[in-house]
Amino acid sequence: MKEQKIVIALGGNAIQAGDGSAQAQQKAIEKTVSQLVKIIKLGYQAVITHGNGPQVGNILLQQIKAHSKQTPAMPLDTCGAMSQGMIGYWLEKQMNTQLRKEGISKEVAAIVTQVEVDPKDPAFNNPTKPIGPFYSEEEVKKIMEEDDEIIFKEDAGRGWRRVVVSPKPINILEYKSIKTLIQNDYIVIAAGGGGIPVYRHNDRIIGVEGVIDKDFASEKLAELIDADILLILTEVENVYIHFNKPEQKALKEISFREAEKYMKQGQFAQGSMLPKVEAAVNFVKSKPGRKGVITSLDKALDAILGKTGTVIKTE
Ligand SMILES: Nc1ncnc2c1ncn2[C@@H]1O[C@H](COP(=O)(O)OP(=O)(O)O)[C@@H](O)[C@H]1O
Ligand SMILES: NC(=O)OP(=O)(O)O
Repeated sequence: MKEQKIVIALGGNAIQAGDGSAQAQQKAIEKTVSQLVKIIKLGYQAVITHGNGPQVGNILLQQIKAHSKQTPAMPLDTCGAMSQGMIGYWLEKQMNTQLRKEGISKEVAAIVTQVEVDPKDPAFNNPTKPIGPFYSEEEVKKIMEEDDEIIFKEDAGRGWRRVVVSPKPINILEYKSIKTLIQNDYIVIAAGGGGIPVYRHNDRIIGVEGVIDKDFASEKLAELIDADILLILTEVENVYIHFNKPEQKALKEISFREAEKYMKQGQFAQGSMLPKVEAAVNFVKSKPGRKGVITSLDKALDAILGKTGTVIKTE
């Protein structure tokens, strides 16, 4: 039987941990990779994508703080590329170690990925994507007094974070290279941090100072490489309706139409669960037989085996 292709999108808790040091994040990645290897052992061809919100925000801050004539600050698109390189390196290192331990001889490659956006996307007028650390309201006021171009928003009761524009992905420039690597049995790490946003102007490709939502970019990539499954790993085992209310109910196996009905009812929070469900629905709608699965990192294998998680299907 032909190997099934799976795009696995890693959420914040798969990488960001503890004090955010390289050591703490790599420890989290070690655990994450042990879950990924279990799926690869089942015989899936895996493409790994990941978020970068905390990391790209921190890299940007480091640029601003260290800015001088000798050490000029890099813009956000370049910070996005740095975050892809950093997380891609950590994932490659762990993958290589753990695959060898399991006697799997597959090669791993992380691809610096540019994702095309529409320069007329209305998202350019409204920054929504939270990046970097959390601040108190007082800290935010102080920062804004010094630089009124930086925008902050309150993030789901957890504190204030800088927000940047987040246009929708329309194409992935490296998807043919990614396909070629998959055909040659590579495990590919791509579209990290939603990919580096770029747009075309005449014959040029121009970087955009924004951060694409990794769930939408993962969906676009899954479509372009003709994947069978889009697996979105986050903190919760299931998607719920009436989330955090006494009548909360876990969604198990549902059709994309049912998911769309709940989306319309406003059951999923914007900026957290809604993009995941939307990405899964769009993937399932793009071709009959495709499956979108949303679950927690530690339940990834069980969800693939049909034992848990929220599975969105055609019917
Ligand atoms: N209806 C819902 N069902 C499940 N989780 C929800 C729902 N609405 C909001 N959430 C929240 O969304 C979070 C996942 O989003 P987020 O933390 O942004 O994802 P990521 O893992 O990509 O960083 C969950 O941990 C949960 O707290
Ligand atoms: N780029 C992106 O969506 O990152 P997070 O998942 O970390 O927010």
